[in-house]
Amino acid sequence: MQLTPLHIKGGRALGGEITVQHSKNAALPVIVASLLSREPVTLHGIPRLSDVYTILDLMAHLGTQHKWMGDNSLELYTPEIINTDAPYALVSKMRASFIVMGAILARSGQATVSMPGGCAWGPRPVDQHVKAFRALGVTMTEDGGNFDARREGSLNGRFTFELLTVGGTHNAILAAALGDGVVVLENASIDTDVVDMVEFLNSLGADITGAGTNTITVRGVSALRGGSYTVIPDRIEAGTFMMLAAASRTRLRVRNVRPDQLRAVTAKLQEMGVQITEDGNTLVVDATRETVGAELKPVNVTTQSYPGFPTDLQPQMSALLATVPGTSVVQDPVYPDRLTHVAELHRMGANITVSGYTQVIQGAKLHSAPVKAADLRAGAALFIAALTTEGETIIDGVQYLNRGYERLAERLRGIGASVQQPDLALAMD
Ligand SMILES: CC(=O)N[C@H]1[C@@H](OP(=O)(O)OP(=O)(O)OC[C@H]2O[C@@H](n3ccc(=O)[nH]c3=O)[C@H](O)[C@@H]2O)O[C@H](CO)[C@@H](O)[C@@H]1O
Ligand SMILES: C=C(OP(=O)(O)O)C(=O)O
Repeated sequence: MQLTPLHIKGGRALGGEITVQHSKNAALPVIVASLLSREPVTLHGIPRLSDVYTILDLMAHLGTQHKWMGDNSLELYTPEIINTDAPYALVSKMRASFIVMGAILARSGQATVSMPGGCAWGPRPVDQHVKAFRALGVTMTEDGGNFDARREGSLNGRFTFELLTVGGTHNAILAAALGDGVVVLENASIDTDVVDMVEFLNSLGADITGAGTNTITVRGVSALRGGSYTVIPDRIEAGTFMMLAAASRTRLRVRNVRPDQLRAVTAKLQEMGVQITEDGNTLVVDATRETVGAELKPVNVTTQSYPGFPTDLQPQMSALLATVPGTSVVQDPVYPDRLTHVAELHRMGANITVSGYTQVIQGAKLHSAPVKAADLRAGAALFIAALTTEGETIIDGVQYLNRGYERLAERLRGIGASVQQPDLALAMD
């Protein structure tokens, strides 16, 4: 969908409080995991995002009926899987949808899912998902851009991931959760989004232990019951707003956060001189000149899987550091090509030199310019940068922001920003 660009007038004093949505990247696997139950499931804390609508379209094809119960609660009911395929038109919109393979396989014994392909910043391989399935007894074939997965009986055995993969861990857990086998996953992701999906599945009667450690054991059960579950707050959105506070040298109360899930981000901002205090599930982020002094300090940042500094906050951190005097170095080995924000930040006066996955950033005063987001977090980097400038920045590519930030324009206006974009109200259903 082509949306009208976002118009941001920077330079206004921001402040006050902003409430973080619940997590996109935890909600999507929890929604998919509901496929494992034949009974109704009610989920709370589901952000109204285009990615959520995309996964619901895909699940409607598979046989899920859904009903919104108020703004952020969703009832899902999949009495039968009516199709066992996930076609390209739906999977290509969102790579995260590849994890439906595990869920369809668990319920139906066979699944055909289109290969997810690349994205704006480069390849997003699924070789570990495929290796895990094969090691656990699934027959995998590849034909015409599709993967076909078939199992005789239940998944069984042990698989050691060659690298930490969030989606690969989700997929293998989903595939093994029903039946009478026992699956042990080693070098599994300890990401918050894996833990959230496992807690949800266990609340429906699954038998999964070790989530949050590198060894996860999944004992199949014959069926899952219905139930209700609330998804965790969005740590990536929280981090985005923390970086916005720092870049605009303001004080923000960022509400609905899990401070324990943001330690790497908090530590890096504190190293820059930002004062961060915890108040229950609120973080008070103070980067005002009275508190911090004239300038923030440059830092070096390297992304890692959780609990390290997240790749999903790398573009936003780069935008922040582009405003901080001195030399900072940002490296993203998790997604070495995740650099679509750089050329756009150059248009706003940023001084960033790229070599491989390393950005060397010399702080500068940014100015407004017409820019274009080519992916979600690049869009976030651009709105952070725009809010630090004096003029009006027009950001195109708003459909990417709609993937990850609910009612963004309205919430930014709530902290004093001048943001115009009717399409970001997301009046979808
Ligand atoms: C919807 C969702 O939750 N997306 C998040 C999820 O994506 P996603 O689950 O796709 O990311 P992974 O954790 O799988 O990827 C981590 C690394 O492993 C590599 N890899 C992954 C799978 C595989 O089979 N082979 C392989 O080589 C990837 O290229 C990447 O370098 O985690 C990423 C890393 O935290 C985040 O940036 C995404 O926002
Ligand atoms: C990259 C992201 O999502 P996805 O994995 O769905 O592309 C993200 O949330 O920043």
